[in-house]
Order: sequence, then C-alpha cells, then structure tokens
Amino acid sequence: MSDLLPGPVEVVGAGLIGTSIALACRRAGIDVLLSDTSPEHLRTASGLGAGHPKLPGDVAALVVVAVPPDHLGEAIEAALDAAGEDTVVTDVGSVKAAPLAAVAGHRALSRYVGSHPMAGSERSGPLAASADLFSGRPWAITAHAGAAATAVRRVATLVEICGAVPVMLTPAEHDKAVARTSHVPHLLASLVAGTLAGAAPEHLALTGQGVRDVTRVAGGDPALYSQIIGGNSEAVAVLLREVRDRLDLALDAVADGDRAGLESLLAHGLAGTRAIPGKHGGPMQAVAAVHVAVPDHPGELARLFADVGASGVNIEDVRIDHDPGRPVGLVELDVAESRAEELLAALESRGWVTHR
Ligand SMILES: NC(=O)C1=CN([C@@H]2O[C@H](COP(=O)(O)OP(=O)(O)OC[C@H]3O[C@@H](n4cnc5c(N)ncnc54)[C@H](O)[C@@H]3O)[C@@H](O)[C@H]2O)C=CC1
Ligand SMILES: O=C(O)C(=O)Cc1ccc(O)cc1
Repeated sequence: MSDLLPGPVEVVGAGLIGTSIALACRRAGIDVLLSDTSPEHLRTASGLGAGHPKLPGDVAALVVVAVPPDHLGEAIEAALDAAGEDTVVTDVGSVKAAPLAAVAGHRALSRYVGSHPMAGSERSGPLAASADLFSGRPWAITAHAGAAATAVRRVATLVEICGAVPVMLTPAEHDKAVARTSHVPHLLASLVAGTLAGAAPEHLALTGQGVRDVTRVAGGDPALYSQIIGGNSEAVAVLLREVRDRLDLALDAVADGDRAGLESLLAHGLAGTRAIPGKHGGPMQAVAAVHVAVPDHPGELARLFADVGASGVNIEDVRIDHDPGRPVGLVELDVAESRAEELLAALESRGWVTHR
C-alpha cells in the first residue's frame, strides 16, 4: 500500500476497465469498494476478488469512475457530491473534455482529475478484466487548471500501482491525440471490416493475417464506441476530412493507373508506421519477422518458445496464422533486425522449418 494512496479505492462501473483497476489495487493490498448499476457485474467482479460492494457510509480515498462515456458526467458529479472532504475523483473515459465540461461548475472541482488508460480490448464486462491490463501502457492524466496538486499525485499513484506509464496532457490536447491514435483508426477499421460482412465464403477463404491486423479493433462493442467517437466529434471530424482527401487521391490514382501517385500515398503510410513509438515508449526498433511452421499439436508452441529462449534472442512481438489446408500454424516472430539471421540459424539447427 502506498502512503499517497492509503485506500480504500472505490470503482464505479465494474466492467472491463473498472474491474481491471480494482484487481490491480487488490494485488497491491489496497481495499476496494465496488458499485455498478448491474447487480450481475457487481457479483461477478466481487467473485473475481476485485473487491466488495460499497456499503452506505463507506468513504474512499480515491473514486475511479469507469462507466460508459455518456454517463461519465453524471457519475463524476455523483461521486463528488457523495465523497468525503478529502476524497479525490478520477474517471477513465476515452474522451476528456466532455466529462470535465459536465462538472466544471462543481464546488469540489479541485478534487477531480480526469485520466485515460491506453489499454483495453474488444471485450467488455468484468470477465474480460485482468490485473495486468495496464502493464507498461501509457495512461493519460488530464489535470485541469484548478486541480489540487495532491489530487493529481493521488491519480498518478493509481497509475503507478497499475504498472502504467503516466502521460500528462490537457483535456483538449488529449482529445486531439486520441482522435489520431484511437478514434479515427477504430472508425476506419470498422469501415474496412464492413466490406467483409456478407462477402462470398470463397473470397473470405483467402483471409490472411493482414486483414486481421487491420480490422481487430472493429470487434469492439458498437454501443460503447459510438459514445467514445461521438463524444470527440470535433477532433475526429478534422482528421476524417484529411483521410477523405487522401481517399479521393487514392481513388483517382487507382482509376487513372497513376503508379507514382499510388506509391506516394503508400510511402506516406509507411512513414506513419515508422512514427509509432516502440515498446515501452522508446523509439521504434527496426524489427524483422521470422516465420516458423509449427505443427498443430499440444506443446509445440512451448517447445518453439523454449528454443527461441535458448538462442538468447528476445521476441518483440508474436502472431499466429493458420494454414487453411494443413494442420500447421504459421508463427511470425518479430525480433530485432540485427538478430534475425542468428535466430533463423538456431531454429533450423533444432529442426524447425523457417523462412523470413
Ligand atoms: N474498452 C476499452 O478498451 C477502454 C475503455 N475505456 C473507457 O472506460 C470506460 C468503461 O469502459 P469498459 O470498461 O470497456 O466498459 P464495460 O461495458 O466493460 O463496463 C462499464 C460498466 O459500467 C456499468 N455502468 C453503466 N452505467 C453505470 C452507472 N451510471 N453507474 C454505475 N455503473 C454503470 C456497466 O454495468 C458496466 O459494468 C468507458 O468510459 C470507456 O470509454 C478506457 C480505456 C479502454
Ligand atoms: O484494443 C486496443 O488495441 C486498444 O487500443 C484499446 C483501447 C480502446 C479504447 C481506449 O479508449 C483505449 C484503448
């Protein structure tokens, strides 16, 4: 337990994010109070060991509001109304200007500090939660000008307890940033995924890893993401117009057979992939993919990872694709470019079928 966060922590909204935070706090030995409008989620989260239902009279040191975006304002206000004089309130909503505007006139505004963990999944509810969800992930802290320094420190302590990396931003800057890194990518993933709905099975049989990578986030709950994206409409619209202009250029280049124009658009995209920070927030490391054919039998992945471990090469990322015609998985290991040849040789010497 931390001196800066003595507990208890109250989590309002025991879904994916709320229960994950609660589990991380419990792991750190902090008492957690839970509340949720869904008795089922409350029961499930309590059963997972995330805490116990809040009782009348319980007072938290920190309230974490983790409800869907459309309900953030009212839930933050209710938390500020009910809290003790020393209680700090944060929320973890994916947009930050709107909930702040909803409570801007509150007498206890100095004890509210917004935040946003940049980690999650396509799944919802407490059963998808994990204490490790935020490990090594950025977590924005969006203090407004009138926030008390003690309140900001308490929220930063929560971020540290969850193993995340704090990033200080104003609410407006945050909303512009996530329009670019989360909301527009989500919308475009959904548009691409939509072209697959109802497609001919013989076309879908040619699905590879690329389309899975591009469409993964589109698997998220449409009701939640319409609130997230709709709650950041101004910043999202600015970027969507930029994308629309490029889409028009792409259409013209394809229709006119303009290879140079097409290459220029693709090169711009490549530059974007290189701008994405690497693991742990550092500069992007040059990685190379090593592909390994793995028989679809119990224990084969464990054997492969043990052999990679024995070679001393670190795996930066891993993906698995399936050969539709054979009982074989194709494992793609991303490793530092400078170590790829060494890994290929080590795996081949142990009998694995590999290629770059
Ligand atoms: N899903 C994700 O990957 C991420 C979501 N967020 C944000 O976290 C918040 C929660 O999202 P998830 O955990 O994914 O959703 P979820 O659907 O898994 O959980 C939301 C929970 O809030 C409860 N709830 C709804 N209205 C309530 C109210 N008025 N009072 C108390 N409980 C209420 C629901 O019953 C549910 O248990 C959202 O604001 C979202 O923008 C932030 C980072 C990542
Ligand atoms: O699934 C992913 O890769 C995500 O990026 C999850 C996510 C979803 C919503 C957020 O507000 C923040 C993170």
